[in-house]
Amino acid sequence: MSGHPGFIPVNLLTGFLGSGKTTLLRRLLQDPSLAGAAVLINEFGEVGLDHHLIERIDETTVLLKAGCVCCTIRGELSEAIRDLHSKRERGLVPCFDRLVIESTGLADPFPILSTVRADPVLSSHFTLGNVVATVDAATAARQTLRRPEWLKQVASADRIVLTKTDIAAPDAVAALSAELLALNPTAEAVDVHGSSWSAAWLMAEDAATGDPLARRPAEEHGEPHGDHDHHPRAGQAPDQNQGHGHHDGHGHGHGHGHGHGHGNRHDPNRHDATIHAFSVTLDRPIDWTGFGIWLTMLLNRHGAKVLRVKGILDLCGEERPVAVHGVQHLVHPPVHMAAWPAGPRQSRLVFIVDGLAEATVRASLETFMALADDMPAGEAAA
Ligand SMILES: Nc1nc2c(ncn2[C@@H]2O[C@H](COP(=O)(O)OP(=O)(O)OP(=O)(O)O)[C@@H](O)[C@H]2O)c(=O)[nH]1
Repeated sequence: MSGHPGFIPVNLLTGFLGSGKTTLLRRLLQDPSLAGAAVLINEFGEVGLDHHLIERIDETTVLLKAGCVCCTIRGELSEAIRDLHSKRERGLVPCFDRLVIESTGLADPFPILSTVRADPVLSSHFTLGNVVATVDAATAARQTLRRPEWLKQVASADRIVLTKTDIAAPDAVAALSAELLALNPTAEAVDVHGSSWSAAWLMAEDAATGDPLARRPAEEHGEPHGDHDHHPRAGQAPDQNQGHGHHDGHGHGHGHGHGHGHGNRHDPNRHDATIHAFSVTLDRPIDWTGFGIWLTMLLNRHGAKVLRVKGILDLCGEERPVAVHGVQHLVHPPVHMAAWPAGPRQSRLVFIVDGLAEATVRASLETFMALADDMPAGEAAA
């Protein structure tokens, strides 16, 4: 393992909603180079699903409570990392040698990085490792769907992983690659479906790309400067560390449309005035064909407003749960999961919407469910 001796490297896995962070993480965690990694997952929705979707549940996989780690729950981020570390010291969890944080797809990576850097306890034990950003080639190629959070995620990255190149047009992938290079010339971009990268290269072999905090766009430097008591980046001698630490202070100027601030502390899912998350649970098995058509119609009609849908479904005639994902206008093929997670066997769906009323989605789903109830199995879609 590379890294500054005595410090545990922290890798931030960032990337916009639905860009393939959890899919990549699941694959990375199967690699021997990351066998000793602890994982901290933060989700925007009130019901976390990613920790089920990576299908690796143990005491070093921690789900942060609902809310976005870059704004409403930064204190919880420090607390969760401190807690993991304290358990590690006391032998209550395996002696992990790396921490991977998967942030929400809406998170600004810079406050997360500065939290790890500036928190006095964390900075005595942890050091920043590579920041890895997933970029969805099928969606990001559509300029109109870009959001400011996306830009910051790309800017913060040491390594960029282009996902969904298998379903994106090759010329769009080439154009996107060129654009990413222009946006962040120090990061190396790889195709997730290519063979030019490895898990170790992505996370454990430190990129010589300098301090990710120094890549924060100039207008974002709204936080008070820290005490400049910089800690080294993994694999970097202390005197190489040129970046500016920032206190985990308030009044930071994100400038990316966050409506957050002190007044939003009680609304953990708030990120932007128009963006919110909600979840739906369904207690009886559902018909896939009908549900698939309902979801496709919802995304056709409101795709630009439905930033993300993900869920675990209890389908008629299926023993195992099925994971379903929608990303803006795209519905991905459903995938069988290995087993039901702990808790009641029921379908759980999380929606992250922008400017779309929760009541609209709920009413539409209820109508579909009522129709499905009136029809023999398999005909709900007719
Ligand atoms: N075809 C294709 N689908 C992919 C690829 N990577 C991810 N997906 C699919 O994209 C959907 C979303 O993937 P996730 O890994 O859940 O994305 P995420 O970034 O973790 O999503 P959030 O946590 O909501 O931000 C799933 O249906 C994945 O199977 C890829 O390279 N190719």
